[in-house]
Amino acid sequence: MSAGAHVRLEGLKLAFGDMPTAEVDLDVRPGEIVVLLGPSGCGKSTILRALAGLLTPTAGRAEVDGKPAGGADTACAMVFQEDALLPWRSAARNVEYALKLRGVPRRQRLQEAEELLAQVGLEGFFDHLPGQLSGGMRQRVQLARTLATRPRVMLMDEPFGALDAQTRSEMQQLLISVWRQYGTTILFVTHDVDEALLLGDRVVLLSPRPAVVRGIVDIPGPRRPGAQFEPEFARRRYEILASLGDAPPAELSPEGA
Ligand SMILES: Nc1ncnc2c1ncn2[C@@H]1O[C@H](COP(=O)(O)OP(=O)(O)OP(=O)(O)O)[C@@H](O)[C@H]1O
Repeated sequence: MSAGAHVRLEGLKLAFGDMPTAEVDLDVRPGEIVVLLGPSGCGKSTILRALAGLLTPTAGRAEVDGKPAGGADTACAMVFQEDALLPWRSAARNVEYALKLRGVPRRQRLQEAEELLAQVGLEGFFDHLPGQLSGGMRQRVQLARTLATRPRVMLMDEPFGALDAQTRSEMQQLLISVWRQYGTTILFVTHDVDEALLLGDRVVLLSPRPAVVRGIVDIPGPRRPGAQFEPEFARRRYEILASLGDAPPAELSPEGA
């Protein structure tokens, strides 16, 4: 059985005061990566926050394995663009802290923290403080710390948005390898169509606020570095760009678009 949870948004309505922000139906299979793409301010982060239990729906349901999202046993972890590491704790101590919250006995924590950091490519940096690490390395620590909580759903809000292109590509590949190992369900918000094409099993296209699902694009998934630039992705790219209002003229569309 997959370690990832089944996520279901059913008639989910979210609002700030009298401003409707999202009206969404979506079914995410266990272990699937679903990318949310839509115009700035449409309500993507709000949807993730509802799944993390940080917002209460005005109507409908957000469920994780059939239980209301946000409960202690639904094991959703949020990952943000800005890392939320404790600056006075070393990389290993940051990860250990998450293990402590999970109830891992003290004598096992350091070893498990170091194993997780090694897994994200940070051997040799266990004792570094966040301020002594690059942005990409801090995101690696954050990923290790997230894995330490054994999440069944990762809610990733533009996690790589602040990284340079090379580091971003490395982090995408790291996420893919971690996902292959753990089978976690992932909801991933991005503005980057290439990132969506590389990572997603499906890309959900959202309307301007209030976010409504306008379409869903299935993505073939070799997930090799650069796969998103291969010809079979051209039609999907066109479809996504057209939905975002950025499509090139129809006469330039790829064959079959
Ligand atoms: N705490 C809040 N109180 C009131 N309005 C809010 C609050 N948080 C977000 N909003 C509003 O809700 C709308 C959706 O915000 P949200 O952050 O979900 O959008 P987004 O699609 O993630 O945007 P972006 O792509 O720019 O990050 C925006 O108009 C925003 O101003």
